[in-house]
Amino acid sequence: MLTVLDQIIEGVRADLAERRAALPLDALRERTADVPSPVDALRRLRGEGVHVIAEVKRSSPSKGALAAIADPAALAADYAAGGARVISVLTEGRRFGGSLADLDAVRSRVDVPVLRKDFVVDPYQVWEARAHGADMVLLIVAALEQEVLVSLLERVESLGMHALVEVHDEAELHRALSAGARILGVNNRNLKTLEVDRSTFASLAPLVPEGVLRVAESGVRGPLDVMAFAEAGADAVLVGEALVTGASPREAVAELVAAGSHPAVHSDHAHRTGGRG
Ligand SMILES: O=C(O)c1ccccc1NCC(=O)[C@H](O)[C@H](O)COP(=O)(O)O
Repeated sequence: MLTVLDQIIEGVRADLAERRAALPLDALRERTADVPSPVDALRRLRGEGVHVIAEVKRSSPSKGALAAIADPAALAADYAAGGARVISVLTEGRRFGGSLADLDAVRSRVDVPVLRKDFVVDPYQVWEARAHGADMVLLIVAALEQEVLVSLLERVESLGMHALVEVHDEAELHRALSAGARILGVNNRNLKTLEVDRSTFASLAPLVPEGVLRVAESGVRGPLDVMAFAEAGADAVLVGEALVTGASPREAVAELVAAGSHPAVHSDHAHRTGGRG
């Protein structure tokens, strides 16, 4: 039986084939020549406290429709004004209602690093991310054979971008580290069952070596969750639903940023991370 992740990837591959037929790889690669160089997202995610990666997310397999988001650029600008360090843009269309046009719109409005959040299974999608101005690309270990993960990570970095390499269990964590991940995302959501277990991050964070950034993804409801993930060793949190469903995305981000820079987080974080900032 196909898992939710398998079903998503089936659709991604079909849509990818259509885009590649319309724009062959050689033509796509030429377009990257006119795109400004990436911002160093890794450097922006280091430093004191816990940073916020704010996501443009219209819908999802687990919750269905979340928010219309008629103007993703305006939402991203609100996120950045609230203190988000990175903007994550879901570009998968069938289940998340995203698109590369969303990535273009966000890129045109904000100066902070932009993450292409999709189900990347082919180098063509990495070239797409660069051609549309992304600074970071998500690589989901559960969706990739090891040699493909290694190859895609090399391609992301060869184009000057950084990869958020996402895991959900210890075996995937070791695969990510073996591939050379420098920004490690632990998704508290099981992408195959859609269950969210917020203890997932705390169980895996101690296994991440010094020098590799730790991102807690999914399940952040508010400031208390940010402080809990900070206590568990997070350098950043990635948040979608709680921000797009709130009355004021800018204020919601600012609340999470404040929690991540709380003095208790500051001192404890610096102590635990050996001032990795
Ligand atoms: O969000 C889902 O339902 C989902 C289902 C299957 C694969 C991926 C999915 N989400 C992608 C994400 O990882 C989240 O959008 C991101 O971590 C933010 O999570 P949240 O703050 O819980 O919206």
